[in-house]
Amino acid sequence: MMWYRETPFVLGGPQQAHLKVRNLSAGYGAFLVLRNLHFEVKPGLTVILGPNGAGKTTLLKALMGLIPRQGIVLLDGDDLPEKTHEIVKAGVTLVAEGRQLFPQMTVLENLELGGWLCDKHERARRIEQVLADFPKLRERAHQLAGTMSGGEQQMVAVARAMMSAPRLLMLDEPSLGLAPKMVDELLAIARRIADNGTTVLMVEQNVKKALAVADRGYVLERGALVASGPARLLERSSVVREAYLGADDVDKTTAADAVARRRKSATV
Ligand SMILES: Nc1ncnc2c1ncn2[C@@H]1O[C@H](COP(=O)(O)OP(=O)(O)OP(=O)(O)O)[C@@H](O)[C@H]1O
Repeated sequence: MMWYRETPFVLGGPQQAHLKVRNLSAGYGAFLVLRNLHFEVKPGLTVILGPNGAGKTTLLKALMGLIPRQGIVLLDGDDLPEKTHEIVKAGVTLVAEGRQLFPQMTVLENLELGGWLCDKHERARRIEQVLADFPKLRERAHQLAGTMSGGEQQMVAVARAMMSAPRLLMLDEPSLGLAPKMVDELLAIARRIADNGTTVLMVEQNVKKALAVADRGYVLERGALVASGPARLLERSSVVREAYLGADDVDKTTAADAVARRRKSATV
């Protein structure tokens, strides 16, 4: 059985979010990580690539209101609120790195928490929809989340995020630490979610696989965007080819490998 049902799913909606970002700066206290970023997240699937420490997680945290930000962020033309719960209400949800499930709670209980903003009836309706969209989770509904495999937990984390019926879903390295088959399933799910009407912004280290499912991409290095464009063109661009896709086995190439290689070649 697939993790995600074949027929179109119900959550998400026809109203796809469009995010416009101008002069975004963010960091930790006096340590500025992101400096004056300009980018756009259009309906579909956008991926942000970049090496460890480039600021990818910081970028998602800033958009989610988890750290202060400066600059202009417009969601469908309106200012994105600054407080996290208002950002969720505006239709934006983040699946953080490390999934952050409640391990001592069941799958069902974790899903219920994803619907904290809606009333009991709406929550029950969304649970039904999510379980229809992720049929394998129905079988696991009463399993403690902490007893599931990493890949299964990531599915729960994505399903829980869908409980808020987001218009913009942000995923922070969803494939981290997963077996190749599970990586393929997860990226296919991200693609399906985008196809079904929820805009997706995804940070990924798995460059080749991420570009294969994405519509557009950006490359972030040391807090600055150094390349952008349609995924197909980005894959062929010299920045990405030289930095990220130069290894013998490109499927295994991660941004970390790429930077190590880049540094090595820079010192030769
Ligand atoms: N809570 C924090 N306090 C201070 N500095 C931080 C904090 N979190 C991250 N940083 C720093 O901000 C920079 C960017 O980190 P960030 O986690 O955004 O990078 P990343 O591109 O997501 O990398 P990774 O792929 O390793 O997750 C790094 O130099 C990191 O050390």
